[in-house]
Amino acid sequence: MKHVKLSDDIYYLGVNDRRTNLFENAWPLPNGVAYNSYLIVDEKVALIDTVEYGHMEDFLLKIEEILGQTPIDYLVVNHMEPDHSGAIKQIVNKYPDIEIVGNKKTFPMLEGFFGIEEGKKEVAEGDTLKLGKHELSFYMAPMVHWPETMVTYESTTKTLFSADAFGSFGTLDGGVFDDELNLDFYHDELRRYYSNIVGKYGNQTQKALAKLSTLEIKQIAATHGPVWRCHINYIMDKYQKWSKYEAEEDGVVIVFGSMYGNTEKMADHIARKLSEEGIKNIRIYDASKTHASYIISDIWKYNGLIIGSAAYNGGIFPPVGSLLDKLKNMYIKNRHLGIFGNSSWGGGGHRTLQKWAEELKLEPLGPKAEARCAPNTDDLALCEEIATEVANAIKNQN
Ligand SMILES: Cc1cc2nc3c(=O)[nH]c(=O)nc-3n(C[C@H](O)[C@H](O)[C@H](O)COP(=O)(O)O)c2cc1C
Repeated sequence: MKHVKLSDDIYYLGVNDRRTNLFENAWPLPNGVAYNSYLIVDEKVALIDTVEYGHMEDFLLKIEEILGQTPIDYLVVNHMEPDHSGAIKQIVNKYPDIEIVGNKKTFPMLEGFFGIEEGKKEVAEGDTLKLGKHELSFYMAPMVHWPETMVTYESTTKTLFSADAFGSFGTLDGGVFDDELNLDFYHDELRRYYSNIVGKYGNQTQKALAKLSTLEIKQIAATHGPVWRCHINYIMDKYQKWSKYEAEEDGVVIVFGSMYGNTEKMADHIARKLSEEGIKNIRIYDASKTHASYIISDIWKYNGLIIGSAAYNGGIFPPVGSLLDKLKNMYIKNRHLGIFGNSSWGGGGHRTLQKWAEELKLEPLGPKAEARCAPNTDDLALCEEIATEVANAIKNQN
């Protein structure tokens, strides 16, 4: 097996997972995912994070191929989520003298998940650890993506081991570095990863980015996806934008929830009017059909959002309700919003949408459009007004 290196002494130790269907048992993985770990071989040997439990055998074998009988001195735990901490126990069993480097929030989780209480080396903001010619320093990045998350900077090669930050869904099929891969494949998966996994923590991501801006970074080695060395500005810019809830492009995501097609008709009507108004990026999603992670990723991409739902048992159609809950949990903002609904008696869909928008301090544009049963010409005219107002808001923004 060839070993991939980030520098003379830093090895890439990632594994590809093409088998798991759902990341965190929640997010589809049609393109798989990579769990990345790294090994620094110096006077002292340091392992940065591990991999998911199911891939441990391969992982341990790779380490043995590189180190032979040389022990590992330090295991740096940037993030305790089990897709990265899954092999800690086996590493500790194999290298009993290893010191586990973490911060004060790491160790209760280490004990909680694995019952490990010994061999801890606690570090705090800015602390350093000399390995020989390589020196590591540690920076806390709470909630990017768990409270104990930290990042580790290696000063000789100026490599940032960034935990989940800058990570992506998608396996690494041959290429490992950004310049070895066709990044077109990763654009959407990077955004889908950020928006769904880290998206709720925009403020905390902003704080972490401010901290990182003081470091000279030549490589970013995340725990998922490509290692960044040629497109660092690209990925930093994306993270700046996404964590500020700024859209990437003009465009409108229309999401609808419909049992019998009447609400869908309203969605199509809105889309046509948007197109007549000159909006080119229009994506219509049926909330019952497309997994929310793809819809959310596109909501992060475009600056217009129009949501419509049929009424259902006094409330909103459940697949739309589930999406609204997720977006609320992520504090979605900075979108030109339109809402519409459909009902046959006391309503519920439109009402829920209105309340949701109020709670998020998003102001729906245009008139109230809530059809009774099949939308009539008046209902469709109201839908057109919503489309025009959203389109104008987008055009006026530029
Ligand atoms: C299970 C079920 C529950 C419903 N609950 C309500 C309701 O609480 N209030 C209401 O006004 N209409 C309710 N409706 C009616 C639909 O919202 C209404 O017929 C609407 O036009 C359906 O739009 P669609 O064709 O897009 O599915 C319900 C329909 C179904 C099938």
